[in-house]
Amino acid sequence: MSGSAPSVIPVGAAYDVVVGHGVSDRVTDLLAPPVRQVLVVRPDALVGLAAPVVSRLRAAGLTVHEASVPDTEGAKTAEVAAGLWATLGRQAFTRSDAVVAVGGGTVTDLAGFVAATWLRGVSVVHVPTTLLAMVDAAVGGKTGINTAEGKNLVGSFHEPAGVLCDLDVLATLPHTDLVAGLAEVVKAGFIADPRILELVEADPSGAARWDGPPVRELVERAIRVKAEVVAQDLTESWLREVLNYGHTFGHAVEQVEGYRRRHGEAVAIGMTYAAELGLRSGRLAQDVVDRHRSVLGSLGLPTTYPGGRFDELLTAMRRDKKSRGTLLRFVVLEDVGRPVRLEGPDDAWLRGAYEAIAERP
Ligand SMILES: NC(=O)c1ccc[n+]([C@@H]2O[C@H](COP(=O)([O-])OP(=O)(O)OC[C@H]3O[C@@H](n4cnc5c(N)ncnc54)[C@H](O)[C@@H]3O)[C@@H](O)[C@H]2O)c1
Ligand SMILES: O=C(O)C(=O)C[C@@H](O)[C@H](O)[C@H](O)COP(=O)(O)O
Ligand SMILES: [Zn+2]
Repeated sequence: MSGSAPSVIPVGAAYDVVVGHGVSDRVTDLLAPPVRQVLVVRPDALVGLAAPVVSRLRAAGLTVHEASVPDTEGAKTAEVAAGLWATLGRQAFTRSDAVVAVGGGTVTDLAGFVAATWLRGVSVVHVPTTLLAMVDAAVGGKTGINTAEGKNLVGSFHEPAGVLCDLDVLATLPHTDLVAGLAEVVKAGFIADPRILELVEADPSGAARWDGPPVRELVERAIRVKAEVVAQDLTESWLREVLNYGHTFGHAVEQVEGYRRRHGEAVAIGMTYAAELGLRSGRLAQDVVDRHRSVLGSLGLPTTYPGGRFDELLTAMRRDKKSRGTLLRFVVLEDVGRPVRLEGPDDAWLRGAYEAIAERP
C-alpha cells in the first residue's frame, strides 16, 4: 500500500508516535549514540517482520541481540521477563543501551516492562505490528505482565523513546486480530471521539480491512485520543482511567478463560457490559447502549457472554486496578464522549448488566 506522508502525533513533550508507510526505518533516529547495543524482542512468528528493523540497527553500527519470546499472552510472565533480564545481564547492557519491541501488545507490554525495570529504566522503542498495539498498547507507557491471580497485576509506567506504526505490516495480520484491535478504536470513539463511531458506521467492512479507506484516519484518531489523555495523566491518578472503559469486565473475561480469548474481543464484551451498567445506574440512555451493540456487531466483535459465570467474574473484577479496598469502581458513560466513574454499584445492577449480555442456552 502506498500513501501519503507519515503523520507525527506528539505525546505531550515526551515522545512522538509516527504513523505511515515504511516508518520503522526511523528506528535508528530514536537510538542515537551513546546507544551501543540493542535487544530486539519479538516472537519467532514475527522474525520476518523484525528482520528489516534488525538490519537497519546493524547498518547503523549497533550491536543487536535478538530475543525470542512466546507468542500472545504467554509472553507476559515473570519467567519470560526474567529470561530477558538474564540476557541483558549476560551482555552487560548499561543505562545507555536500549530495548526495541517488535510485535503486538503482548510484546510491547513485556519489553516495556523489562526496559522499565532493567537498571531501573533504559530506553525502549516500540514498533507495534498489530492494529491494537498501534492504537493503544504501544502508546502511553503502561507496561506489565500477568500473574496467576490476574491480568497486568505487575507493571510500571515507563514512556518509550518513540513509537513507529508502519501500516504496511498490517497486511499480514490475521483478520480476527485486526478486528480485535478495532475494539480499542471503538473504545476511543465512545469515550472521546464520536467521529470514530461515524466512520465505522459509514463503512464497517472498510474499517475491518487493513487497507480499507477509513483505517488510517481511525488509527490516527484513536492514537490522538490516547496521547491527549496520557500526556495529562501518565500515572492514572484520575483522567487516565477513562482508557480503561470496558476493561473491568473485559479483563475478568480474559482471566476466567485462561487468556484464550483475544484482549480486544474481551474489551468489546466489557464495553457492552459497562454500557448496560451505565443504563441501570441511570446514567446512560438506551439508544447509546444499542449503539454499542450495533457498532461492535457491525465489525464482527462479540457483545454477549455465556451465562452462569457471574461469581467467578466478580471475583476477578475485584482485582481490577481501579478498585479501592472493597469498593468496585467502573468507568461508565453518561453519553458518547462523557465518561464518568461509577463507584460501588448496586449488586442488582452488576447482576442485571450480566443478565442483559448473557447468552441463552
Ligand atoms: N499497555 C497498554 O496500554 C495496553 C493497551 C491495550 C492492550 N494491551 C495489551 O495488549 C495485549 C494484546 O495485544 P494484541 O492484540 O496486539 O495481541 P498479541 O500481541 O497477542 O498479537 C496477536 C497475534 O498477532 C500476531 N501478529 C502480530 N503482528 C502481526 C503481523 N503484522 N502479521 C501477522 N501476525 C501478527 C502475533 O504473533 C499474535 O499471534 C494484551 O496483553 C493487552 O493487555 C496493553
Ligand atoms: O492505557 C491505559 O491506561 C489503558 O487502560 C488502556 C487499556 O486498553 C489497556 O488494556 C491497559 O493495559 C489496561 O490497563 P490495566 O491498568 O487495567 O491493566
Ligand atoms: Zn485494552
